Amino acid sequence: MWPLFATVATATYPQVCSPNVNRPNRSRRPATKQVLPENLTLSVLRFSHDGRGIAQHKGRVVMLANALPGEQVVAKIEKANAKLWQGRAIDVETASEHRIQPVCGYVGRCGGCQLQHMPIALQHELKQQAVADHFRRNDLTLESPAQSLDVISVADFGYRHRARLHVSKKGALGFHNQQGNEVVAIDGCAVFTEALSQVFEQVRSNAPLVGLSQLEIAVDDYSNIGAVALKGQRQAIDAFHGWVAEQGWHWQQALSYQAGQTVVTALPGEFTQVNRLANQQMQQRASDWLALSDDDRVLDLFCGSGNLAYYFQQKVAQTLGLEASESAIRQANLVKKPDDRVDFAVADLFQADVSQMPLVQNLNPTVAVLDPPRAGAEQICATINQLTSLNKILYISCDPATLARDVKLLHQAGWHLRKVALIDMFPQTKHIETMVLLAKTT
Ligand SMILES: C[S@@+](CC[C@H](N)C(=O)[O-])C[C@H]1O[C@@H](n2cnc3c(N)ncnc32)[C@H](O)[C@@H]1O
Repeated sequence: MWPLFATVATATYPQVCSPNVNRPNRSRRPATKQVLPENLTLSVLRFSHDGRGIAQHKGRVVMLANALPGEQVVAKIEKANAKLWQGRAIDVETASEHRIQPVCGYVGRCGGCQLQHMPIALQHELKQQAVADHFRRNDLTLESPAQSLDVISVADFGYRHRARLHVSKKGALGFHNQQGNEVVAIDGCAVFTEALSQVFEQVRSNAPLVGLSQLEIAVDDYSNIGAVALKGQRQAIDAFHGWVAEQGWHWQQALSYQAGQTVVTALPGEFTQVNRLANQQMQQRASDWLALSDDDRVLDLFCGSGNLAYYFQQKVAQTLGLEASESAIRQANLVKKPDDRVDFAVADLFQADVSQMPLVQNLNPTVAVLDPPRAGAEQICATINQLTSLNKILYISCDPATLARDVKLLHQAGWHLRKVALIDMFPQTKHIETMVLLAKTT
């Protein structure tokens, strides 16, 4: 058994992909230079939910990257307030038996991977326990031990087909550092697929990058290459896209991805599941759990460009996908064939009362699929019982804290938690993807 988690609620999850997150007001006080403590030797007591080690120093909680429970480390403190210090282990005096050598030489500087110093089995256990802990805090339990939290895992490295990268002022390509305030130039990344690594190398070595600050590269399921500049000076963006077009790559044309028997499309820079193999496993497991029949009518909320809606539509009577991105809905509609039993519409699901939408009322869904951004789907869960024919809910989440909050709401509304799985969509990183199945109490 691995060391237990902290019971202090210190870990928070950034809510970056929601357009609707309430951000705290930034203080207008002038910045005072923070005086940070000297390096300290500390004993690491347990894990936080994001895989950092937790130590104590004179009554303060100290959260440390690159530190495992049971270790004695030299800690550099990088952020400090009265109750909480945060930093990293810069030297390990007594190593845990579980510590491994990271594969990548940028670990510690690059902000991409936080967990490379631990084996994948420990990463899974850490994430399982984080989910279980959020559920426990919300008084949620599975109904039988057989419904334990299993792990859908595919490849530990080389899994990412799409990456959003930063560009330094001098035109070096890389990821942000752990603090998010500097670009760490890299010459490769261990979590990229082979094909994405080749694209990365070509962009890094040959593309005009000075004047850009952010770009995205991707390789789709049919080996088409996408590259799009997301932020930077106008001239630099145009020059980059000119170069991309010369390579015969896509920046305005859509990329193609398999979703069951349909090829769905997404423009470069738009949301697609980054781990294609894990996505396939997720689609398959979701379909097995839902045991869909041709009596079912599926409401796919936060549907993107149809990754799940198209996967399910052939098994059921009708599917409706709702999503805020007009562009994603345009792409979803573009690939629709005359005999497809699926419709799509644009909807801001943080604002709309789904149950009052005529399209939803006409569908009269029996199954709801929710795959929201990190902010979760609180309002939908609070009103979902107005969809009176619903009997199953599949909820896919990238934040176990909002998932547990929403499942608690559903539980209070008479829904029972039937299955939970961790989908290891982002190995080596702190990110946690979870899928749950709920059924209505009869
Ligand atoms: C985790 S992705 C899931 C996409 C899709 N289910 C898939 O598998 O590709 C979350 C989706 O929620 C969408 N989204 C974000 N905020 C939204 C909102 N307020 N209303 C509706 N959709 C939203 C995003 O555009 C994104 O496509």
